[in-house]
Amino acid sequence: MSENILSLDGIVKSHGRTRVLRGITLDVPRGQFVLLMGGSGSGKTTLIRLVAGLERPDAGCVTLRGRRVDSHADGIFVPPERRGLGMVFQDYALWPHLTCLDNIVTAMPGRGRDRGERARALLRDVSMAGLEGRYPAQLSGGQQQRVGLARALAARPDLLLLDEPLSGLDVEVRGRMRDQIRRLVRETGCSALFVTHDPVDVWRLADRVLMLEGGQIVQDAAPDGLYRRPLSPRIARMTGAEGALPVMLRRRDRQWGFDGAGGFQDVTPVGVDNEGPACAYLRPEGVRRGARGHVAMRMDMTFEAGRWRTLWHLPSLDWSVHSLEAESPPEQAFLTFDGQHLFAYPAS
Ligand SMILES: Nc1ncnc2c1ncn2[C@@H]1O[C@H](COP(=O)(O)OP(=O)(O)OP(=O)(O)O)[C@@H](O)[C@H]1O
Repeated sequence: MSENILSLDGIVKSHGRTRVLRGITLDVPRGQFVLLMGGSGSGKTTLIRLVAGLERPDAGCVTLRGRRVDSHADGIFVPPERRGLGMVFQDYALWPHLTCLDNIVTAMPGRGRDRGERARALLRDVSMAGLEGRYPAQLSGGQQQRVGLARALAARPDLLLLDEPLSGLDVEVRGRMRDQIRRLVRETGCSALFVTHDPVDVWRLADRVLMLEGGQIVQDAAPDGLYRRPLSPRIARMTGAEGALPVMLRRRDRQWGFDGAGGFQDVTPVGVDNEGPACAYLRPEGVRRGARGHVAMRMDMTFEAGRWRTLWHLPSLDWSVHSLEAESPPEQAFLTFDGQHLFAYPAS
């Protein structure tokens, strides 16, 4: 069933003279985990606040579960508390006069006797067992965030809005929370709209990633699609590519590439229509050592998760690239590039 939990249609929003969102249209089906990413100031928080009803668009329409909740044209506005959403925002504070447990119990709908037990189970899920009786002021920032997540889930929402809920947590807790969020969202069958800057979230959380740039969604793809064909240099960098190498692109037969010391180097062109100047970005996993190719000097190497991440300088291209090596590499080598990991964008 392709029922949409959320639909945005032509959302436009300015803050003062800054045009933040320039016509956002999208559908989120039930049960989908959607990441909202983009540079600082690209409008991620603004968009999620519009869905929550904490801000209003200048134009366009917000629809939840098939019902319009914000439309200037029709004079409709449903306030945040009547939208049935779970929210985990950085500034969405807990009730200071209630214990952890009561913060969660009060968020639960109905009056069932089992509310206390369900609240305890939720606190266990976010690794807060034993701290049920504490007040928010007696908790660290990360612990408060975890209670905030449990509270958001307590209402059994079918759409969860999360604005950087893992930022500020130490790496270990962040990893654990990430897994718990994914599991809890899966188990409850709700959809999630999750704002983040962290590329790790793409691989560990997302069914789908929306990339905001210049007030628009420049890419809307599953994580593997984002990896195979990043539609902008920023997205290429987010998926591990490094740049930018200025190249003169040309077409040979049906293949795009550029001429270098090692011969014709094929690339994956993105948004390129004509031969001429372009900018290339390369991922370490596309760098190979061999018997021929670009002469490269080893500049540095670090041991990372079982491999040597090695920095090379290539005098013929006046470019430095990283490779991933199973064994400690020699000081000098020949390198070739796999065109599937080498993306060329129009020179800006
Ligand atoms: N209440 C406001 N008044 C004026 N300008 C605002 C307001 N809220 C946001 N802005 C501006 O709107 C733009 C988008 O802000 P927003 O917080 O949505 O971006 P973001 O993508 O979430 O950024 P970050 O990743 O840094 O949190 C920024 O230029 C910001 O300065």
